[in-house]
Amino acid sequence: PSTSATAAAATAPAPARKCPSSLFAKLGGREAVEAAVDKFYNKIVADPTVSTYFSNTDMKVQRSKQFAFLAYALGGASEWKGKDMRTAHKDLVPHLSDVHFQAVARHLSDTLTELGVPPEDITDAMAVVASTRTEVLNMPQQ
Ligand code: HEM
Repeated sequence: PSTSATAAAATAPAPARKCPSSLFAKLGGREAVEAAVDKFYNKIVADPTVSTYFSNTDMKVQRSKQFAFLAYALGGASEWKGKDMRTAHKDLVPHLSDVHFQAVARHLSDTLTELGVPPEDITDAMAVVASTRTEVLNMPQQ
């Protein structure tokens, strides 16, 4: 009986929950992603292309929101309770363009590289970031 139970478990479909195999877990989980978010915003506030957008922002709060969003987007949390990406960025002035999006994406990619994340995991994480582009830039839905 125990052997057939083992066989059944081995052939059962993977559970729907994302935790163990998620990209969030692969990147090192909470501590690693918190460290990445911290370093990422140090780059953002030092880059005049994007820093002005955050001149009235409490960056401690922003770090915590970005951590929560990334935990969700990378499969480490089941929900994100903040704003959707279209709403969060629609009123920024001047209106966001690819110049801003690429700068932010580059800072995240550089951060992950500096933290020693394997290139294939960086590629996967950047695909998740790229998937937010239409909404962040408030482009028409395809
Ligand atoms: C690359 C993908 C991006 C992601 C995933 C992202 C994610 C987020 C998240 C999770 C929030 C918080 C939303 C809330 O309050 O519930 C936010 C707010 C914000 N984002 Fe982004 N963002 C991205 C790109 C950008 C870019 C390119 C800029 C401008 C250079 C930008 C500027 C801002 C600003 C100014 C806020 C509001 C800060 C405040 O509340 O004072 N974001 N973003």
